[in-house]
Amino acid sequence: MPATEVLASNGALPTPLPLPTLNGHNSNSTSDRLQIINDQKQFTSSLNDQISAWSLHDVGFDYNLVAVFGSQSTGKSTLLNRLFGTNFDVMDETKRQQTTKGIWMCRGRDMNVLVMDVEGTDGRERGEDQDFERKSALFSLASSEVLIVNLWEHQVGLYQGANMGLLKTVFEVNLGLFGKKSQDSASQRTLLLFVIRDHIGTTPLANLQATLTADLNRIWDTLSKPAELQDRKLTDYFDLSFTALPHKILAADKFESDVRTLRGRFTDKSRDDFVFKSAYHKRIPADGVAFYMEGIWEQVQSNKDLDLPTQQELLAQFRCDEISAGALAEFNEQAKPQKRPIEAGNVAIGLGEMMRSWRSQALSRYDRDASRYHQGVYKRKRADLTGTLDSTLLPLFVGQLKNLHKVALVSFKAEVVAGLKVDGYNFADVVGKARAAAEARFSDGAREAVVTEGDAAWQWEEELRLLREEVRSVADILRKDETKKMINTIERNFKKQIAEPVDLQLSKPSPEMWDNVLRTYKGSLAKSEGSYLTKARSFDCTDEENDEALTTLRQRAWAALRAKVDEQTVDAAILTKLRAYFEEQFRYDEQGVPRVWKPDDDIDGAYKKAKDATLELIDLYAEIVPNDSELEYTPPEEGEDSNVPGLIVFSETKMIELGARFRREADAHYVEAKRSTVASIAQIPYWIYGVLVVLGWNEAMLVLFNPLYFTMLLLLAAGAWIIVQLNLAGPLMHVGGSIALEVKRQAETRMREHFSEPLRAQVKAAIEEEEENARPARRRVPEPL
Ligand SMILES: Nc1nc2c(ncn2[C@@H]2O[C@H](COP(=O)(O)OP(=O)(O)OP(=O)(O)O)[C@@H](O)[C@H]2O)c(=O)[nH]1
Repeated sequence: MPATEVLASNGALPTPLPLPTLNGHNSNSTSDRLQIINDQKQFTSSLNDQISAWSLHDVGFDYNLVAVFGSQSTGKSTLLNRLFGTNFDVMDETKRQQTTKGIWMCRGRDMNVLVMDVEGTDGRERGEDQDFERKSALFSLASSEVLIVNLWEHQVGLYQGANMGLLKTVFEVNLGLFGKKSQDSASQRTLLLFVIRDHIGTTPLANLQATLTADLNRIWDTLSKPAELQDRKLTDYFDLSFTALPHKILAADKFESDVRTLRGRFTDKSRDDFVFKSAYHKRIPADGVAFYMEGIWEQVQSNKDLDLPTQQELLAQFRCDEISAGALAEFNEQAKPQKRPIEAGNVAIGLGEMMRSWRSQALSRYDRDASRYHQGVYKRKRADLTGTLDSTLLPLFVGQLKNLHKVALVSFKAEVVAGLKVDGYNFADVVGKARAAAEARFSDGAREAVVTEGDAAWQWEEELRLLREEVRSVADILRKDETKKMINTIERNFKKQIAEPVDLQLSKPSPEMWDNVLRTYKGSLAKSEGSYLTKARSFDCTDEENDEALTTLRQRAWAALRAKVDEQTVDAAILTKLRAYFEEQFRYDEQGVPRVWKPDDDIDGAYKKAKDATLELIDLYAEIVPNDSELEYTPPEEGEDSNVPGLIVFSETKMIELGARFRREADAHYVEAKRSTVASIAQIPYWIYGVLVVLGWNEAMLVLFNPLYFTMLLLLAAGAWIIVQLNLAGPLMHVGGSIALEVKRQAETRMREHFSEPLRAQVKAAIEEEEENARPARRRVPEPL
């Protein structure tokens, strides 16, 4: 009879079940059935998908597994369909042939129960078939929580008929396998629910129960048990429960009502006799059931020990790996986009929070699905997963640290540079603040990015140490620049301070000239050093740096003084000074009045004196030597990059050259002086005019007493009178004056030439003699001027 018909006719369930399709699948996925082991003893590959289709994949432990065991055609499928609303094939009464082949599975209707309909045993000794019987029975017993043992009433008490031989084998293998691994038999308890069919009632259930229990115990006693399990009882592993159902056809109503009552034991958790007690649960999460059962079947098939704990571990390994891989894939998807920017040197904002979130998501996803599996495996795999997650995150963390380091250093530099632009800044303050900000920025970022905790917490202190070192070296460079700048400023001020006093001293040569110059120099230098040290304190400079800076400062100060001195003593300048000094000595008298040389003046003496005094100036200028030995100064040693001149201003050669040049100029003055005396000598003496009157007396008388000359004289007088009358006297006088002057000049020139010839020879001789004697007398302090 078809399943639908059976159900419809018996009305065991309120609504008719859908008709199964030919290939065993149905449009309503929850009522689909699946042959999990076929005639060829192959385990299906679709069980996992089917469990998903039954919407049981994610229910975790919230499901139960029940199987049926019994002879062929004892109404097993009929019973299962009644109890669970399944649609297993039921034998067509008219044909009376075996219907269930292999093992089928169905989801219980409106309940999270996986129901297995197992091919019936035929109770006969048959080589091949017995193998499948044993295997399928072992498989059912090992995998299900509740095994329904279905038998006719009349089979009770029969050894073969009640499959007692088969049960014995199954128990034996079970004991050997469970007992070996699991001392805690409670975790592997199974309920054997005996359903006695076609119970007429003449033999009460209690008697049947006693017979069956006695039979089972007898079987148990005769089992060949492992040595260490000799004293184990049947009840240590199995709970036994018994129920009877009346004849399905002869007492149809009673049958249906009793089946409904029995169904209550599978559905009503509140009942004491609820069959799916948690003690029977195999603790395999629903999403692992397919794999687990396949493993059991493989072991049954290959006749390996039915090592359930190992099976559970294997399953756990497989599933935990799978779950872990899923979690890891999702995690990698999340982490991937951050990788490139970090590698490119960017600081990822909130990286730590992101990483912690990806990590905890992955772990909670793993925990959610994997924690139901074997705890040892679950924990081991969790540690592996955590390791993998952390090793993926660590490079991001390390990259983040590097980037934070870089950013902190850049911001440090920028902050210091900005701080140094503010007027009146204090270098140490600016650097200190920027350093603190950079370190805080780094530390905050690094702390945020740490994902792990406790002893395994990622370390960033080493990177902070590196950052500190770099900040220090940058600060050192900046400080050196700053020191240089400061020294430059001090040098400028120093130059300004010494410029005027030194110019003044050098332009008025005196024996104390260098004393004054050095006094000014030393005073200004001391001031400059003082101002450096004051500022350097705010720079946190080391003593070594201070020494170095002061050395530089001294070198520069000296160089500045020397530059000033050199400027004042270049050829043109020094010659001007010498000339001025000489002129002052030679051309002006003690009152500063210009001298007019008279022939009897001692020009030679004055010339020599002035010249010698001036030449002594060359000695004075030639070396920076103070009179007061306390003011003596040793110029700083030459620096690597500077060429510090010493105290010598003029070399010997230079002095000779200057002396020679000066002498030439002085000689010109001498000649000039001599000439001016000749000019006064060349004046026409007044007595000459008297001589002329005396010598010209006769010629004048001749004019007066000659009528012709007299007439001409009168004419001249008349002409003169007319000129006076006409006011022409002025212009005529002017013209006449000019002519007279020209005549006078001509006459004078002639006369001067006449008188000066012997004097010129005398001057020339004097110059030659002078040059002959010219030798510079070195290092002589000139006479006080
Ligand atoms: N006498 C009697 N017949 C029943 C009972 N339940 C079912 N049947 C009939 O027994 C026959 C076999 O029923 P199935 O449910 O197919 O039996 P089965 O044990 O599943 O058969 P296989 O799967 O072939 O081993 C059918 O014709 C049913 O109508 C019952 O309680 N008493």
